[in-house]
Amino acid sequence: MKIMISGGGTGGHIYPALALLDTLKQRHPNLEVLYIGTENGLEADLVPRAGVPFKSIRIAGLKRSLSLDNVKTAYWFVQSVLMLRKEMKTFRPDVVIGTGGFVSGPVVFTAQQLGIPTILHEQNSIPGLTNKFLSKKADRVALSFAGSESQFPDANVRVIGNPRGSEVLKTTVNEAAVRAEYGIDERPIVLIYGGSRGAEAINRAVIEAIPELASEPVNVLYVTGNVHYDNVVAKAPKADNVHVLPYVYDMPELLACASLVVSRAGASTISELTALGLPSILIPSPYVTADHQTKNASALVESGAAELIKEGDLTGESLVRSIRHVLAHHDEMAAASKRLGFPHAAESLADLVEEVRG
Ligand SMILES: CC(=O)N[C@H]1[C@@H](OP(=O)(O)OP(=O)(O)OC[C@H]2O[C@@H](n3ccc(=O)[nH]c3=O)[C@H](O)[C@@H]2O)O[C@H](CO)[C@@H](O)[C@@H]1O
Repeated sequence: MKIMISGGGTGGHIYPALALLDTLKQRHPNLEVLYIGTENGLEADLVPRAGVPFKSIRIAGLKRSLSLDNVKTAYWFVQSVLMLRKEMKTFRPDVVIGTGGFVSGPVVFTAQQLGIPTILHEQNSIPGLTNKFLSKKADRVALSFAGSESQFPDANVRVIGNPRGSEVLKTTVNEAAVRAEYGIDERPIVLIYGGSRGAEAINRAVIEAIPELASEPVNVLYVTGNVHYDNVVAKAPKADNVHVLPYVYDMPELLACASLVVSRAGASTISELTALGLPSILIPSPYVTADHQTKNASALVESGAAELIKEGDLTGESLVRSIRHVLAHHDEMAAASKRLGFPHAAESLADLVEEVRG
């Protein structure tokens, strides 16, 4: 089987694609894959690192307001389609899959023009522009959350969850080895990160909270995001139980050992938390389209799996208070989280690939 797949910009669009590829590879040991991304998205790092063949195109997102940049984007779109037509005629994929982010736009569009079966995976509870645009001609639209079905053509929509959730569930972890690797003792692990690219507001609050966290009975693994790391290290007070990291390539390993996660409410993160049954403190990014992270977080908050702190209310003090509160209610929150998971999402998405391949 031959698969062309595209999704990028941030980890939330890339990891679900990589998780699907893993499952397909188990089913089809001779699977051939070509991943299309951009040079400056996180995919240019993560995809080759995962051993998946990668080619880049030049494309940007459309601005929602009138802007000359949109003329440039339209030009790149046309150039990308021309290049992708050639690529697809040579590679001859059986199915083309888009996991979101603007880069997947020209890839899935070109496949639809050439009559190649296409599948979209939507991670968020409020669909992205690219997926809405592509859905009319897609053979299947796979959703991570129930609730946005009405925004897509009926017959082809399936609610299956997010493959990244099933992937973290499959990870086998030697917790003692992980603790030794990070130099941490047997106390519970609080894992803090601001999505795949880090978040300044979370970094500010954690730096403020460190003097208090230093005397809490926990280990804090705090991931700043690559671009923020040097700045955070320069400003953060030192504490023996707080370990500062720029980016974690093996997040499933850390998630499996954590007792509590503090993070943005990106869709792939939500799928990981609920697959593993982890309690969380979620600080939705207010800078995303249609405030979709607040909507992503809502089922967890309403069912008692997560506490929500609005970015405007986030301080070192509110963060420490919330960490204490969640750890005190850990077990019931963990059970509530687990009830929301889609443990078989990767298998379900792989089934859709088999279905449309014919
Ligand atoms: C600012 C922005 O546009 N955010 C969007 C982006 O988020 P973003 O990529 O930040 O968020 P997600 O939570 O969906 O995914 C992050 C992924 O990166 C992993 N990870 C994170 C940090 C790290 O050091 N190592 C690591 O592996 C996490 O485990 C997770 O699998 O895509 C998501 C999925 O469409 C959306 O819901 C978010 O709103």
